[in-house]
Amino acid sequence: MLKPGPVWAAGTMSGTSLDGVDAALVLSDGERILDFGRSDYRPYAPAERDILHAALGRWPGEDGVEAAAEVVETAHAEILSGLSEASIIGFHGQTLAHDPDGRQGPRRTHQAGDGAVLAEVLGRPVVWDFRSSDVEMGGQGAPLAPFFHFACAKYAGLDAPAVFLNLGGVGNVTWVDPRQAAPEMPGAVLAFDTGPANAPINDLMRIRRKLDQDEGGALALEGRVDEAALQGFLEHRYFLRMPPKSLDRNDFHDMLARVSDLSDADAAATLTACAAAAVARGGEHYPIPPSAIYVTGGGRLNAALMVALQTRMNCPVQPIEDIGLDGDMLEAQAFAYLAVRVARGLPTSGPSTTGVGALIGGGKISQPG
Ligand SMILES: Nc1ncnc2c1ncn2[C@@H]1O[C@H](COP(=O)(O)OP(=O)(O)OP(=O)(O)O)[C@@H](O)[C@H]1O
Ligand SMILES: CC(=O)N[C@H]1[C@@H]2OC[C@@H](O2)[C@@H](O)[C@@H]1O[C@H](C)C(=O)O
Repeated sequence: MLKPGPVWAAGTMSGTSLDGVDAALVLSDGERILDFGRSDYRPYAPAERDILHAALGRWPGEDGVEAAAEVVETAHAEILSGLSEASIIGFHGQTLAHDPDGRQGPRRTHQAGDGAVLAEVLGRPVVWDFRSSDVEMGGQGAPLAPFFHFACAKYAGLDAPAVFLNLGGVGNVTWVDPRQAAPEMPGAVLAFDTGPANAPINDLMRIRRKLDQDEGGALALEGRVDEAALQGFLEHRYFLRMPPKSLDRNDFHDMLARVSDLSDADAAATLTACAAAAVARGGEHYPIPPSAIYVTGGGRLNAALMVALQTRMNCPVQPIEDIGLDGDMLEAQAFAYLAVRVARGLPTSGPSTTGVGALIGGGKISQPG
């Protein structure tokens, strides 16, 4: 059992960009954040990335999934053994497939990597498989960071509604009202995935330039947005859905086809505008206009994307560092915080975050043998 009061927890995230594993320490009692600790990053080697890429879209038991799980477990065992202060671990795993609406079969979500194996290797309790029970109970299984974002807003001393925007492979927002007492209170949070963010930009850069990303948004800044392609993108039925709603990395698989006739710079500018316009479309769902949008995830380092966002929003769009938080580690920190919540029997999602019918605590706890 976890000792009462605040404990140091380590959380990990291996995101949709498949670049590597983030791990970070958080001191929490499951409700408040008391402190943030060290963090670390362990990139996947090219051969590991290939194994993960090959398993994208696959479900447990299918070809390549076991090899992917081994890559994930090995990388996490390495990085987590260095964070020895943690008395509990929140292991997200690597999402390979996500179909909470049952579009390809049963409703389900798949994060590769076995937390029980990690608990054995590390000799510490591991909380994992955070998303499955939410999906089983009718929720989207994502996003799960919102309750953590609420705690962050309190930690940062915010006193008015604000938005946390994560720009990873996919974009997701949490609107929070820090004047509420707890994240599970009605009106405290509203969260949903906004649309594709960096994933299509990265795909374009890989195909056209053999590069991993549009560094700083430099290529997009040279190009012109193709308005017809942008409008076509905004006709996607995802934008008509009410939140909560979540996306699989492949849901917008036609993005590159939309820009296939454009120059590299115009294509980059257009995909960047699409990511920003998707965030702006999501703004229609905010219950109260936010005082600011705090941006986390790798997309905040893309100047073209930040400019495209600011031109579309009516409030300041700022990197999350402006309120003293770490935009590279926020998702890993979220799963540290959520691990403590799970261990304490507190809910991790609810109707306003994943659309699940009631507040629920997801996650399995594996103890070392
Ligand atoms: N300096 C930079 N310039 C431009 N883009 C960048 C820069 N640094 C990171 N990015 C973009 O951010 C991405 C990584 O973001 P992040 O680590 O937040 O994503 P993730 O956690 O893998 O994804 P998700 O949050 O969807 O799971 C990179 O793949 C790249 O597209
Ligand atoms: C199914 C899944 O892994 N979703 C991720 C992904 O990456 C960003 C976005 O899509 C978000 O829905 C989620 O991650 C964050 C950490 C979340 O659950 O809050």
